[in-house]
Amino acid sequence: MEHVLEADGLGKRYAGRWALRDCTLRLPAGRVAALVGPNGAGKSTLLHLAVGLLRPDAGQVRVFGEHPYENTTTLAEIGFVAQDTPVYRDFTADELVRMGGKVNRRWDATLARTRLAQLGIPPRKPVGKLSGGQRAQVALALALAKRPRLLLLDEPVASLDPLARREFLAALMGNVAESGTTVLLSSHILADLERSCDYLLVLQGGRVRLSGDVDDIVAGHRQLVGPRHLTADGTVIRERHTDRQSTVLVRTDVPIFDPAWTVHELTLEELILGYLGEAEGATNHAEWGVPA
Ligand SMILES: Nc1ncnc2c1ncn2[C@@H]1O[C@H](COP(=O)(O)OP(=O)(O)OP(=O)(O)O)[C@@H](O)[C@H]1O
Repeated sequence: MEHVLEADGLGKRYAGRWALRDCTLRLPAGRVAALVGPNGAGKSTLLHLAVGLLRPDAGQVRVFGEHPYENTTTLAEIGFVAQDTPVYRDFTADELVRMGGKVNRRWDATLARTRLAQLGIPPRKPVGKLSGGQRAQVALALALAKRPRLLLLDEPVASLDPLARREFLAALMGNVAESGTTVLLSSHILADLERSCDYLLVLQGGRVRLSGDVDDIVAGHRQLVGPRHLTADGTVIRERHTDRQSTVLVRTDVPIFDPAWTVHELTLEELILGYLGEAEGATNHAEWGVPA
């Protein structure tokens, strides 16, 4: 299987603190992968390492088999939309489309223009004067026009209204199905991901918590509800107890036969929340000078 993005023991530190740590993962070609995790989990850091804007402090990352840091050959194959969609604010969308043609080999100006026209984006208004959502749409259109083999999107839908979000993801899926581009997309909007992504990477506290094919992950987890203190088969991810009852999220490859458990399938959203709810968030009472 061809892997577009590979990381082995990848780590990045800021001012002595690990933002990403021991990160080992493989992203297969042609997948639309969701990158999920709480605020500060290391998602943007991973994306910046993959696009070559940051140099690893530990381990390595490879994109199309190459080290991406300051590597213009790799960069030519990657479309990247950063979290704050920093398109040049004084230029109009039309100027940005024309500029893109001068610096990109496979530039598809027609694709960008058609998409921006469909969305009613004004061609001759400086993009700094567009709404945040419109700017995000311009940034995506420019990233797609590059015809990248890997598209990295850092919270692309955060500033979009619900309809625009659905349209954005549908357009992305359509484009990807046609072009075979591999996508890694970070988002906090979990309900969207189930519809649009077939691969999942969950980061927590700078480490990979879960990764793999969405269907396999969903099929490999169950929520069990039963009498308190009953032992569940499989790896327990999260458990909650009342006086009489236990609710347990388990990872298991085998069916649960014990009739004492009521077995529920989980949506991807429930499953991710189960993982992320399992660990307490990092606290820093000492730094704030307040008691824990
Ligand atoms: N330039 C920087 N200098 C110092 N620390 C940083 C810098 N960028 C990120 N960090 C820290 O690294 C950690 C990971 O940040 P990162 O932006 O990668 O997380 P994230 O998962 O993208 O978060 P969010 O969902 O809030 O965008 C955080 O603790 C953050 O404070």
